[in-house]
Amino acid sequence: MTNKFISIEGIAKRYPGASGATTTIFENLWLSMARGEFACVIGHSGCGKTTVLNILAGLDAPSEGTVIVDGQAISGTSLDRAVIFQSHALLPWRTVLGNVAYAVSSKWRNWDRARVKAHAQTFIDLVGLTGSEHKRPSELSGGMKQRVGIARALSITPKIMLMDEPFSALDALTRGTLQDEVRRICLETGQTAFMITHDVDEAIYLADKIFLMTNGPGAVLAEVVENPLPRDRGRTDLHRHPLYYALRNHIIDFLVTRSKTFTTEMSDHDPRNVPLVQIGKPGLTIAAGSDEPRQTWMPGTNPGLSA
Ligand SMILES: Nc1ncnc2c1ncn2[C@@H]1O[C@H](COP(=O)(O)OP(=O)(O)OP(=O)(O)O)[C@@H](O)[C@H]1O
Repeated sequence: MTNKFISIEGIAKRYPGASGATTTIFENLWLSMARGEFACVIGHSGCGKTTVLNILAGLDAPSEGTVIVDGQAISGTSLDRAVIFQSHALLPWRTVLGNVAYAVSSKWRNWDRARVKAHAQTFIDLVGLTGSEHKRPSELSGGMKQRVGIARALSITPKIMLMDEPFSALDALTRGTLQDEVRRICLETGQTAFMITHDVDEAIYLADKIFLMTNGPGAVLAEVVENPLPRDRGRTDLHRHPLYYALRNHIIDFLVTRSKTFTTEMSDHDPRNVPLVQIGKPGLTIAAGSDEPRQTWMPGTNPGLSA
């Protein structure tokens, strides 16, 4: 039996470069997620995070490889996979209600207006925009616009939420509030979420798993870091967890140093058996081609860090 809900299988992305050369952004990338899991992807600018997300969304096609979702190879976009962008992407001529209702009626084409409206209203309430239904995007703050984007994505009850730095343009207070909401909603609804972020603390707060990518071009998925913090973690006491600093240091160390040197130092890196780092436990690799992690040595890292 497989518990892989999302399975990225050997994808590559290449672009034609100058004078007939080809630029390989990444190749032979394998990655999987279980249903209901929340994963964050971290890596430096240009390593291909958005490209991976766009391929998962069906907005872009890989040069090689396949993406399997719920047992089926994807082809093109689907209302089962909703995307939340950094830049809201709202319809400016529609109200809050109109933007959300448009998505709802795209999914359930035979619903009457009252049913569409009631369904849209549920999600507007969920993201705390009750009372702003009739405002247009130009009348909303950045945080409110982002809430509309979240309500719109959730309203179509997608199987997967794909988020590309959804909070990076927001002030710290709004970002915190929306992180809390997204986390609560994902836990309550059992959403599977794939989020790109540059914010290590955001990843630690939200993710069950953190995918670490090396620098591009020729980026690789270097490690899958399991979050040792309990699922019912609270924002204010994250740092009190005995493994918090070990986890944070591991990610920062990767970003500052190992993301640049990983591919040369790790000549035996197997993209189908990417190391699974369990902070506080011995090293494992997770085989992208199977479901069972394998015990192995973790060169160059300190996954066995204890409290
Ligand atoms: N249409 C294109 N033609 C050529 N190169 C492209 C094209 N689209 C993206 N790239 C290149 O692919 C690489 C990966 O881009 P991508 O946006 O996926 O990176 P990213 O990791 O999400 O970066 P950031 O964190 O800055 O958003 C970049 O070097 C980018 O220049």
